[in-house]
Amino acid sequence: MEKVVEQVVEWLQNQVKEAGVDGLVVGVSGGIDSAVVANLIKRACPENSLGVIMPLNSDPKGMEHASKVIEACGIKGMTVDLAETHEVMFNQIKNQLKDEYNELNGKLADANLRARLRMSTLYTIATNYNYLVVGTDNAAEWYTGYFTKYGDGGVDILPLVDFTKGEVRELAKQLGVPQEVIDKQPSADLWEGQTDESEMGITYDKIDAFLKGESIPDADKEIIERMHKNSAHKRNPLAQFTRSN
Ligand SMILES: Nc1ncnc2c1ncn2[C@@H]1O[C@H](COP(=O)(O)OP(=O)(O)OC[C@H]2O[C@@H]([n+]3cccc(C(=O)O)c3)[C@H](O)[C@@H]2O)[C@@H](O)[C@H]1O
Ligand SMILES: Nc1ncnc2c1ncn2[C@@H]1O[C@H](COP(=O)(O)OP(=O)(O)OP(=O)(O)O)[C@@H](O)[C@H]1O
Ligand SMILES: [Mg+2]
Repeated sequence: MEKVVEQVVEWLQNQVKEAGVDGLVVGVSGGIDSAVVANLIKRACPENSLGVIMPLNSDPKGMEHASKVIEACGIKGMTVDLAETHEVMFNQIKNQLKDEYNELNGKLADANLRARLRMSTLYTIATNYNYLVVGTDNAAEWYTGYFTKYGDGGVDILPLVDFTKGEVRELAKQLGVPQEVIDKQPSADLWEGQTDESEMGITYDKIDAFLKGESIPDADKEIIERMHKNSAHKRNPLAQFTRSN
C-alpha cells in the first residue's frame, strides 16, 4: 500500500507541475474519500495544500470528523459556512418559480445546489492561491455516476478514480485516517439521514465486486448498469454534446 500511496503522490506532483500551479485544494467533509485525498495532497505539496470545511446545516458529528481529519494529516484548514448563502439563493429561485415549484424535484435540486455551492467555493479559493481543485470520486462513484454534475463532480483532477471503495479504505488505513472516519457509513450529507447505499439501493461491496469482474446477482448488476448508462453524460461533459462532434 505504501508503494501505491507513493505512486499517487508522484502523480499529484506531476499534475501540479504540468498545470504550472502552486498547490492543491480539497473539500473536507468528514467522510473517508476526502480524508484520503487530504492526506495525499498534504504529502504531495506539504506547504501548499489546503482542506476546506463547508458546513451547510451539516451533521455536527461530520464536521467534527472533518476537523479531526485536518488536524491528523496536518494540512492547512479553512471553514466556509454556506448555510446562509444556500438559503438566500434557494429561496430566491423558489420565489421566482412560484406555484410551479415542484416539491419532489425541489429536494434533489436543493441537494445538488449544495454540492454546486461547494464547487464554487473551492474554485474561488483555488483561483486565489493558483491551486487545482482535487476531486474525491472513487471508481464506484465514477462508474455509477453517483455525484452531482458540476458539483462534487466539478473538479480538476481525480486521484481516487481508479480505486474501489474497499481500496480507498485500505489507503485510509495506510495514511492514518482516524478510525471513526473509516468505520462510518458513506453519506453525501445532502439531507438528514442520507446514506449512499440506501439511496443507490446497492452496497459498495457489490459495486466493487462488479468492477473487479466478480459475479454478483443479476438484480444488482441491473442497478449498476442502469446507473452507469444514465450517467454517461456526467463522465464526459460537453464532449459528446458539442455540435462539432
Ligand atoms: N442524457 C443527458 N444528457 C445531458 N445532460 C443530462 C442528461 N440527463 C440529465 N442531464 C442533466 O444532468 C442533470 C442531472 O444530473 P445531476 O445534476 O448530477 O443530478 P442527479 O444525478 O439527479 O443527482 C445527483 C446524485 O448524486 C448524489 N450525490 C451528489 C453529491 C455527492 C454525492 C456523494 O456521494 O457525496 C452524491 C445525489 O445524492 C444524487 O443521487 C439534469 O438536471 C440535466 O441537467
Ligand atoms: N461539508 C462539507 N465540507 C467540505 N466538503 C464537502 C462537504 N460535503 C461534501 N464535501 C465534498 O464533496 C465530496 C463528495 O462527498 P462524498 O460523500 O462522496 O465523499 P466523502 O464524504 O469524502 O466520503 P463518503 O462517500 O464516505 O461519505 C467530499 O469528498 C468533499 O470533497
Ligand atoms: Mg460523505
